Amino acid sequence: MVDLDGTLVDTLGDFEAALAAMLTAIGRHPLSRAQIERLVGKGSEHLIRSVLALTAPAGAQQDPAAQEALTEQAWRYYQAEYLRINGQCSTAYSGAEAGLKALRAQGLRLACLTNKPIAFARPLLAAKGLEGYFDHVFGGDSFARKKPDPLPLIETCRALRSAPAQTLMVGDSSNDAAAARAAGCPVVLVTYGYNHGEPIRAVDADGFVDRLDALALRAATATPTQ
Ligand SMILES: O=C(O)COP(=O)(O)O
Ligand SMILES: [Mg+2]
Repeated sequence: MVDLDGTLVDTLGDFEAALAAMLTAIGRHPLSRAQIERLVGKGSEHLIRSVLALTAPAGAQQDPAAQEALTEQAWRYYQAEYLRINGQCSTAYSGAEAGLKALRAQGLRLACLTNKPIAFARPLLAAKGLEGYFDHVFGGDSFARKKPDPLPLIETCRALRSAPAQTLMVGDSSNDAAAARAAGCPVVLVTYGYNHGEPIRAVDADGFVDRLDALALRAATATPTQ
């Protein structure tokens, strides 16, 4: 199971562009990439709510109904813009496609499991030429709950016909690692992604790789344990 944002594709540029368009449309200032990086990985609803809270005018008090209406409006602007620019300001990480290719060549079944809405995830994978490596693609709205809940991983294992203890999660954040631990899956983290502004090597994981093709190499040379 391979995460998408921060693991396969560096999508910060897409987030930055779509959020800037949305914020401008509602009369607020855009955020920097560094600010956005801390907020990515917990799905679009979390992102929009966090961005609205961060950019709220100082001292502004809004009643809950007005706040919900603004969130709804912001989501519509953001969704339209994200779908329009999806993939244009993002790049697959070096070693990502080679890693997927090598894992497939080893006969492994692969699923992409992201918190990104499925309507954003599929076109992005297609635009980067990565869709064909996956038996399944699941988004943050494919199941009732998102990572760090274990449910999406358990359901993905079921789709892959693979026991959780035999199914590796590859991600870039504590969100992925917590979901994997809770689901009983081993987890390897890439060191180059987004981890909510925290150092990645401090996260409880079974291993770390600097490139996805390094993971494939390790899988190929690993000796079975008793
Ligand atoms: O939060 C998102 O939109 C995507 O996050 P993920 O691909 O790292 O799960
Ligand atoms: Mg990620």
